[in-house]
Amino acid sequence: MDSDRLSALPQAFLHRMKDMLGDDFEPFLAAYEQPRTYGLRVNTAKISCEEFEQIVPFEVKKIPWVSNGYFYNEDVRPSRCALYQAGLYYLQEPSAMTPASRIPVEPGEYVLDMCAAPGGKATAVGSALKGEGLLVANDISTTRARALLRNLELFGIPNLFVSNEKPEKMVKNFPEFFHKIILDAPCSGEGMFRKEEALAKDWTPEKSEELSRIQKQLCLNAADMLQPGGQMLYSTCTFAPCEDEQIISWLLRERPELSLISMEDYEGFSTGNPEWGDGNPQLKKCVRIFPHKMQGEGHFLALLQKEGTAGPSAGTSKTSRLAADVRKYMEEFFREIGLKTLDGQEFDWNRVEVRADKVYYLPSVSYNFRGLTFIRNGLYLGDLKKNRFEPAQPLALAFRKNEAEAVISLSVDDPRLERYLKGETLTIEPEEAAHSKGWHLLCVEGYPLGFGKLVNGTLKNKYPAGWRV
Ligand SMILES: C[S@@+](CC[C@H](N)C(=O)[O-])C[C@H]1O[C@@H](n2cnc3c(N)ncnc32)[C@H](O)[C@@H]1O
Repeated sequence: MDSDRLSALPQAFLHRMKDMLGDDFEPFLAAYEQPRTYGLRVNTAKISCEEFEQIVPFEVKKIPWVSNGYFYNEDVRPSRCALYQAGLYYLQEPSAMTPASRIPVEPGEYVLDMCAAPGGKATAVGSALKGEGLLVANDISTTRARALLRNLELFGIPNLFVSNEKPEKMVKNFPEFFHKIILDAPCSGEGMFRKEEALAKDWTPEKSEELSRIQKQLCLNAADMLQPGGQMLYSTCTFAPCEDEQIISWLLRERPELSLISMEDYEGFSTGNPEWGDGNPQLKKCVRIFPHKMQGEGHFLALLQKEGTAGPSAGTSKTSRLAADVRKYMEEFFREIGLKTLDGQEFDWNRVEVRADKVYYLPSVSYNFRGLTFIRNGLYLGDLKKNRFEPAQPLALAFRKNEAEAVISLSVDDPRLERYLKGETLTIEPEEAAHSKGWHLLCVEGYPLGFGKLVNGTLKNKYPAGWRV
């Protein structure tokens, strides 16, 4: 047995787990002998799993309980692969993929991820929206919210509002607004002790109690922002009942219009335990993930539905008229790049908004964000410079395969990709480029990575400094 790992586990935690698990305690401990697993989740808004399997240059194996999840080996560095920089997958511990995979999100819905950074669940539900409806992704930490925005941009999610707010403040702006809400709560992280030993060192039972007070407040906020008929998914990566079943049983008492509903099952899942809550038999519909029962770290999930049926949707957003010269500069650029569609849809000029010479593409939905601190409203398209439009990196990543005509596509093993991602200029043969000069989208296997400008067989690199690897 890995005695280092075991000795890092707090005694009070082990005693409580022994009480909880009984005969299962020994197999649970034995799981600490096993190495952790590594996973990636395919961005199905950009690429199908079948095509991903054909082009991925390292070994992957399907995760049996997440339709677009794959295991990869510890010695692979998937973040160094250009497919990652094209936003084709997100690196995520396999169990952590489960919550977003168990809340059904349809294109056009309004979805909130309340504690979203760095984006493990928000990228998944944002991708499921397929550019329609609205994703509000929030995190209370400013630095973490910035990392969240970066991941959502990498995934090419255009219909987003990224805020940096206390959820209790958001309730006033979004009363009973969302069809789906993810509340992946801050928790004591007991389920991650195998993955991150530092978490075990900081653990105390008192912290769990304190977190449970925060979790209850967050649950009430989520319930009050949920539409009648809407669904919310509560998840933690801890085993502590006071952060899991006890939160849900408390919420069911506080908000009787909510009830637990079943999730798509998997043979490795365990049910929630009513005795760890208030005895409510509904708690069996919760899911627990234990590392000795399946190949992942510890998690808890509860899917709840609010009674009633949804009202009419909020309607479409109205923007101010776009200045004629701005439209002209943008059209010039779109003509040069050969824009066909953006994220699967016709480009809609009514959604373009200019703020301080920055151009954004707003979600098509209207919503009230007055008074909220936010770091992004819509897709950042580019900047207005003197008499021209300069495209931004998130625009490049919002293009799907074949949506622009002026492309240079290199194969995943082409060494020029690494040089492009470092900001270097590239030599391009005439037959590799769509046009002899001008703006091009540089792609890996057809999937956009970023912009460049072709001049006499040299691609001037427009991959922004802040994105380089
Ligand atoms: C478990 S992590 C979220 C992980 C994220 N859902 C993912 O899958 O990548 C919890 C997050 O909650 C944020 N947080 C903590 N307290 C919060 C609060 N009161 N309101 C909103 N976010 C909060 C933390 O900054 C942290 O990013």
